[in-house]
Amino acid sequence: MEQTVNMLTNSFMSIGIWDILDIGIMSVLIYYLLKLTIQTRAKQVLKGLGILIVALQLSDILQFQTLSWLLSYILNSGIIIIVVLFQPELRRLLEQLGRNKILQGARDLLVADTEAALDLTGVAEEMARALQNMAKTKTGCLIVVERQVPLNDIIETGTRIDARLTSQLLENIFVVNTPLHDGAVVVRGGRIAAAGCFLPLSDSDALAKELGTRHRAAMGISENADCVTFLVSEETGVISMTREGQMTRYLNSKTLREVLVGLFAPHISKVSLATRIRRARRERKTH
Ligand SMILES: Nc1ncnc2c1ncn2[C@@H]1O[C@H](COP(=O)(O)OP(=O)(O)OP(=O)(O)O)[C@@H](O)[C@H]1O
Repeated sequence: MEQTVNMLTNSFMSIGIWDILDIGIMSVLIYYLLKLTIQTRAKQVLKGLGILIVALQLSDILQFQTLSWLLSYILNSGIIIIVVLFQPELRRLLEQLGRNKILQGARDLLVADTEAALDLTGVAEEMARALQNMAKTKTGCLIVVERQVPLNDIIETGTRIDARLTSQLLENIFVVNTPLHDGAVVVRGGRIAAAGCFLPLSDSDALAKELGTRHRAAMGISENADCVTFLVSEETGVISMTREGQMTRYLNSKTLREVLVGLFAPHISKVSLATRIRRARRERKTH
């Protein structure tokens, strides 16, 4: 036991910078090889090779000599088989290497990530704009932003939309006397998933008496899931938000924007969503 521990410690101690580089380069190569195989028919070939290796091990254990000889013969010529079978993929890989496409691929990934973050910040801005515009015109609205807990059962009570979230579309949905204005909009992954959805009503005593069913519905869903819900009161134009069974009212434009950016693009927001909501609550108390 002690010997094994010593051996392992010695092995780790002898790892140098070149070994780390070597492992790094191999990992990148394997990653791209796997990526390439996933996109192509080579996936099946790899599976086949895997089965052959397992079969060889089994036939060795069971001492099937002829089968073992045949399988090891096939596998020993493995590199030639791989070159022949993967020829188109290998050619593509070498072409990409030649054109520096691999490095470009990594850059594209980074750019795509940044674009996605900017896109979600855009969603936050659009939603903030819509809520402020509806507050100005005292257009009642109710918007639920789904988080970890899926809201499929809520979405099913309404009309599926699955559209890019823009302030115009949101404002349009809540125009009085239009078919979808009654009920709630559900936002999933920065898109409008559905409108006209029915939310469970809260029976909490904590809600102010003057608040009606729109506010009760916003509270109800926040007691049942981890979503964040925003609403504008048709009577007062006040923007409120519910989360985890708590309501925060009188959100001003700055706080609203901050909360929404924290909600949609938390990785580019320096302050956590919880902190933003706490700030909003403090502001509300001093209101
Ligand atoms: N369970 C529910 N699920 C989704 N939306 C609901 C639900 N109950 C009511 N609403 C929405 O709330 C609207 C009625 O709001 P009501 O005036 O009763 O509430 P309120 O809290 O006083 O809001 P407001 O301040 O806007 O008047 C309905 O027309 C409907 O759009």
